[in-house]
Amino acid sequence: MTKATIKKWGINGEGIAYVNRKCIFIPGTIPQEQVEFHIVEEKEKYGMGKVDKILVESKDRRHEICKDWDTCGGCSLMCVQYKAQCRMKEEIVKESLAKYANYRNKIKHIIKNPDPLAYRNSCKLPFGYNKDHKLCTGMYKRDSNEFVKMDRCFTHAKQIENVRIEIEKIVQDEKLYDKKLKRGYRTLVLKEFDGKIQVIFVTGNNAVPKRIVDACSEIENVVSIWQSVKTDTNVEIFGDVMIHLYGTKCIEMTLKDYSLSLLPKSFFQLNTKQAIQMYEYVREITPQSKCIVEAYSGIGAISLFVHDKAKQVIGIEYIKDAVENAKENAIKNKIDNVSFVQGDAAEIFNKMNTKADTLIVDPPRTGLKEKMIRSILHSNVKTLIYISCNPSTLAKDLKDLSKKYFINSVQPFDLFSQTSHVETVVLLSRA
Ligand SMILES: C[S@@+](CC[C@H](N)C(=O)[O-])C[C@H]1O[C@@H](n2cnc3c(N)ncnc32)[C@H](O)[C@@H]1O
Repeated sequence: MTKATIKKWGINGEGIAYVNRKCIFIPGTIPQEQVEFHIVEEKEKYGMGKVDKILVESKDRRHEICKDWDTCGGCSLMCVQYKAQCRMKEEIVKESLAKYANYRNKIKHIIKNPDPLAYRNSCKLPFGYNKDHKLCTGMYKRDSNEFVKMDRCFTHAKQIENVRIEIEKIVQDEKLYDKKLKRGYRTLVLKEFDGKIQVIFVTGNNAVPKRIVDACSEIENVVSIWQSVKTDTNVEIFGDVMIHLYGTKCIEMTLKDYSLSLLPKSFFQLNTKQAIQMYEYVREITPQSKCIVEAYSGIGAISLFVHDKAKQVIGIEYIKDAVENAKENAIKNKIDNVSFVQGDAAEIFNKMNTKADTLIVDPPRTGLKEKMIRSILHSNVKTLIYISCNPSTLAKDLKDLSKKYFINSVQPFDLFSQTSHVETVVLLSRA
């Protein structure tokens, strides 16, 4: 066992200690704490540690909220006071931009989450068996395949938790997915908007019995039920076959002045209130333009928010259902200068890069593809707004973009309270 003082935050919310000048990442620890730990993994340049005892606690530590946070691993900052979580996120963005993009100017203070608990509008939980061999939802222990039943999640919206617990009662005698038989229940996905819930059972080749659909449809606030048949092992949450079982196909949401629809496979930000704040901010910093392209546009929310900032707005998204939603959302909101194209953002933007004077990108965690960066560098885009949920890939992409673009402002948003994730909006101009 080794004793050390935690010096700073790591990018995934672990504390960092230095032993013989080697950086050791120790999850569940906070800067300034003195800890006893042992090494679980040793690499040439760094190590991973497991804390055995906190000898001196940080004043930023808290204990009272979730008893399962350490087992679950979903909320690595649940043990940290909310104010300190926000400071940590600001620090992470600042450090990433300094380290990879050589950007050392001020970043703006993070826009805090008004509801740091009960904010998640969706959940994707594996099914498993509880101690009495009844089907239930839960999680896998951090870094393991061991299933643990979930009693209560403090970050899920209240309606999600209510519906999840009711569904557990209804399906308790059903069978868990069996890889050989390719039958049974795999995952429960719930989405909540405006208090209404969409339920999606991810299963093998078995049907979801009518009595189960009927009972679920009776649960208060459930407006839509789907089944997704998935028998492969890829990382996608849903299989190719989607069966609509009850209620409306889409779930509806109101985002400020807009009404939007969402099919199960379409992406939407998991914190609705903060998404609205972020979209309003993006609108605020978007200049009046001839043509705005929004790459990675999902169901088109940002395109709708900025529609009056340009003659023409074009969204690019590769999920077919999301593009279908985006097109309908534009029609439903009577916005006729916005259109959506289905396909790979890099491929499509490459063909239209001379048209856009403003580009908004909101890529997945992996960041922009090389082809997309090349295409941006060869474009006529004067203003680039980069929305990112991963400070590392953001900073690396900004370094590549710095050949032609300089950073005007960096605004972090807390969309994922209790976790180390942080959303950042960067405004860039062509040099
Ligand atoms: C972080 S989400 C942003 C969605 C949207 N801007 C919003 O705020 O709801 C990223 C989106 O990019 C889409 N996507 C991922 N890779 C893509 C690609 N290569 N080309 C186009 N869209 C892609 C995903 O399906 C997802 O809808």
